[in-house]
Amino acid sequence: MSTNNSVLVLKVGGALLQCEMGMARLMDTAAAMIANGQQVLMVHGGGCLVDEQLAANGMETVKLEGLRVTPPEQMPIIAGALAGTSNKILQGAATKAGIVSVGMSLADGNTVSAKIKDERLGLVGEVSPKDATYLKFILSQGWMPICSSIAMMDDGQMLNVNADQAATVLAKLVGGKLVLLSDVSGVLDGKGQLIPSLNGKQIAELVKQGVIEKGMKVKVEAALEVAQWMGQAVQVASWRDASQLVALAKGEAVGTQIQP
Ligand SMILES: Nc1ncnc2c1ncn2[C@@H]1O[C@H](COP(=O)(O)OP(=O)(O)O)[C@@H](O)[C@H]1O
Ligand SMILES: CC(=O)N[C@@H](CCC(=O)OP(=O)(O)O)C(=O)O
Repeated sequence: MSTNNSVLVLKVGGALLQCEMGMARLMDTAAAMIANGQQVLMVHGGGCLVDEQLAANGMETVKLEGLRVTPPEQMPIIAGALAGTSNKILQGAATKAGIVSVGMSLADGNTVSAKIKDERLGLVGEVSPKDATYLKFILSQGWMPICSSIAMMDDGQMLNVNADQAATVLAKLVGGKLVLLSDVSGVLDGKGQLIPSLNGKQIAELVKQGVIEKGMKVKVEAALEVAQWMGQAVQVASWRDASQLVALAKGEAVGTQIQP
């Protein structure tokens, strides 16, 4: 494993796309980091946009432990919402902030390999790192890749990948530092208070108690995997909190530190 802290992998959840001010603040932060020589790779979700698009097309949303069950007939709408609308909304915000970006998906540039994760989930993908050439080229230009979580199998079948898991694999591929930004300030305890630091044992206990569930369960488990792989903490924080973004830009710890 190689650790190259010059790449920051910033994953943003879908709720950001519905908050123009949040997007502007985040992109300004990213622009300042890039101007400072920091390479930034953005990975995004768009789960709420997918929910909306499915509903508008008379289709149901079914989730199993935080992952969307993806029947083949939903795939065109899901790919359109994630690789299309969500990706381009973010690219628009990046452009406005003066960032040169490259909109892409996990299917581009031989970046990952993908297979079906679990037959019960339909066309949900599990990805593993493959080739960093394409990403490294974009980053070396001072450009920011904006990557959606749509992947493709060798036979051309599109797959829907959870965006936290997509970010995990890209962080491993580039040996980067991972920050997962959501609409909550970090992992919260049963009373809604921010937990500053968590290790694997504490995570397992909170999951067992039902305090960490759904999308947050997927997120902390993805974070833990990268923390253990890198031997350094992964941050779960909020794009909503301007002070967290300022701290992030300074390289300070924000939100919840998921410890190896
Ligand atoms: N212990 C917890 N702390 C914080 N959020 C939690 C917790 N357990 C479940 N959640 C839920 O997880 C959500 C974040 O996961 P998710 O919706 O997948 O975010 P994103 O779309 O940003 O990836 C929170 O908005 C909250 O509803
Ligand atoms: C398999 C699976 O669950 N895919 C996710 C991909 C988007 C995502 O993860 O979006 P957020 O980061 O906004 O949650 C989905 O379809 O919602």
